[in-house]
Amino acid sequence: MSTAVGRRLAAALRAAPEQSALVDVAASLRLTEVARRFWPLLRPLRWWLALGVLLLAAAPAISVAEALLYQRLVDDVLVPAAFEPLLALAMLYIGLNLLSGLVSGADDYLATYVSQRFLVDLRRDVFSHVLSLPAATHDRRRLGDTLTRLTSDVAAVERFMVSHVSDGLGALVRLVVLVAALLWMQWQLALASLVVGPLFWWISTRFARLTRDVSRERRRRGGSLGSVTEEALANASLVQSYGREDRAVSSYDGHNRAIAGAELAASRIRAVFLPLVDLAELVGVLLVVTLGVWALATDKLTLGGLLAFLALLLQCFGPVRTLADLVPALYSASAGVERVVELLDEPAGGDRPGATPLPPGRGTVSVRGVSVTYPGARQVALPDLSLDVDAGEVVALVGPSGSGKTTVGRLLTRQLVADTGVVAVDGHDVAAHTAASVRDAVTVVHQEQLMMDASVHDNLVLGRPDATRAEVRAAARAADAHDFVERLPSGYDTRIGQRGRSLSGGQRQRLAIARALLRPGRVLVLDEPTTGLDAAAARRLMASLTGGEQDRTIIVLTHDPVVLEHVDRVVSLDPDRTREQVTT
Ligand SMILES: Nc1ncnc2c1ncn2[C@@H]1O[C@H](COP(=O)(O)OP(=O)(O)OP(=O)(O)O)[C@@H](O)[C@H]1O
Repeated sequence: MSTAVGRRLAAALRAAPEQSALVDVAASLRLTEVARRFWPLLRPLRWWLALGVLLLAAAPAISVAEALLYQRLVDDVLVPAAFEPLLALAMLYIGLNLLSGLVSGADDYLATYVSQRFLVDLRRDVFSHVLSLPAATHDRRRLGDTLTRLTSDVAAVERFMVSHVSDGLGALVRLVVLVAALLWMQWQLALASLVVGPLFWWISTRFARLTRDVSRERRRRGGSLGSVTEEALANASLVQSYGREDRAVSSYDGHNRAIAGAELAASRIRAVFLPLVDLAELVGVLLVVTLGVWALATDKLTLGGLLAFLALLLQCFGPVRTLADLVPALYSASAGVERVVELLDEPAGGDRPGATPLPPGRGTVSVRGVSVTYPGARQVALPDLSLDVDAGEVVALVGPSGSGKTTVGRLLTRQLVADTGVVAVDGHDVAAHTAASVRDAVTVVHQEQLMMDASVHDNLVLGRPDATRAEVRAAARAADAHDFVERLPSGYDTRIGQRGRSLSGGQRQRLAIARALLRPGRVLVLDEPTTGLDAAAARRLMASLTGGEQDRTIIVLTHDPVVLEHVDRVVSLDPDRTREQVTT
């Protein structure tokens, strides 16, 4: 083949490049690295795998017995046209058939059992890892792409570690048994037919890398499609009100076309690959038929023996194909595996080794020389903050947009760890204690009113599932939410839709505060608590939150002057203004 033709063929076998908004390519990994990485999940299932391989060995043994029966059928029944041995042979055939059905059923069930258990464990591990990622990582990653990694790419890990490996092992065992039988039947003929083996191998390794490139592209485009879809649907009203439907559809369409392009490229690869494999098979069969004539002529085989030999030989091609396809299949799955590994390699915001629960206390907060820069950001998000809040004090943290108020909330709940300085609750550095215990002590009401698609009641008890109905109502009253909840069609049992969209912003806000009040924490951080409320409602809410009975420390991150009327102290994050001022 000339190099120009070779280049053109190579280009035809690649997926089409182009398009913006693509997710990054995950780093490539060696197959052995991948295997080592996921082996711990497969280890507990290794005996089931071994049993599967035993069953796989039984299947070709049955095939050999069937071929021998076939030989008897030709030589003892068909050639002499004799009826007598037929009944016994037929009974044996039926028996073998039943046994074969039993073995393949058991093998199929076992394979599904192992792969599903592996998948369940893997999905749980990846999902819990994603949930443990720090807030800044979630901000940076594209949700749709992460979802694709959690679903189809995780399935690729299963194929790589279980399905392909057990298929490959099965094929190998089958091939060994069949080849041993062929050698036993007529060794010269068997050796001649083995010549095509290396040909199969050569063809498959040639195509393995092409398959991987196309699979990588396919998976990357799948991730990009997921993020474009998620972004457009999550922001459907923005897309509609700004007339961006055509743009969104065209971007969606572009990624879809690219997926189709990758599928077509894979199909072109198969179109070249499979006929070559067929050709190799044909060469093997023709070789055996030619030599078979010689074996018949020299009485080395009977006609029944030759036919049985050919029947077994044809059965060898299945496992040989599986083995030849194994390397391309592993490469193809590894494209998905790389994307899962990249996700798993994101550092989790877990606890330090030896972290202990935060000891009990009354709720003092101390921030000492803390500064934060988000990963990849050019600017410092929070430069050198120091702040002391007494137990039970109500402090407002004010500052212009982007001055770091939300970042302070993230630091206090350990969703973020400071680059320098110490954040302490009741004198204990939060970084040295478990995140769960810090979050039990410090409750945050986020600026984006985050709601689940569940009833009002279920949303309120999210942080304290054992709360009684009376406690739920008391918290709702304190957050000025009870009256509007009572007016909803099913009161506290009303479902509020995805992200609570069937409620107004101000209603969601009050529910978010009620939910936080139900938590037993000693420090409450409210990020812009009066968003969406009119001045009267904001006053009512603040009066209720800071009124006589409350004994928590409250830190309010806000712009709202109404809030400032209700706090003990105001601390400014604006470097150009006085740092601190006492209001009461
Ligand atoms: N995940 C992130 N990655 C990079 N930079 C971030 C991230 N989150 C926030 N920032 C930056 O950190 C700075 C502080 O952000 P923060 O959200 O804490 O401000 P804020 O005072 O709460 O603002 P606002 O009043 O508008 O809510 C901003 O400059 C912002 O651009």
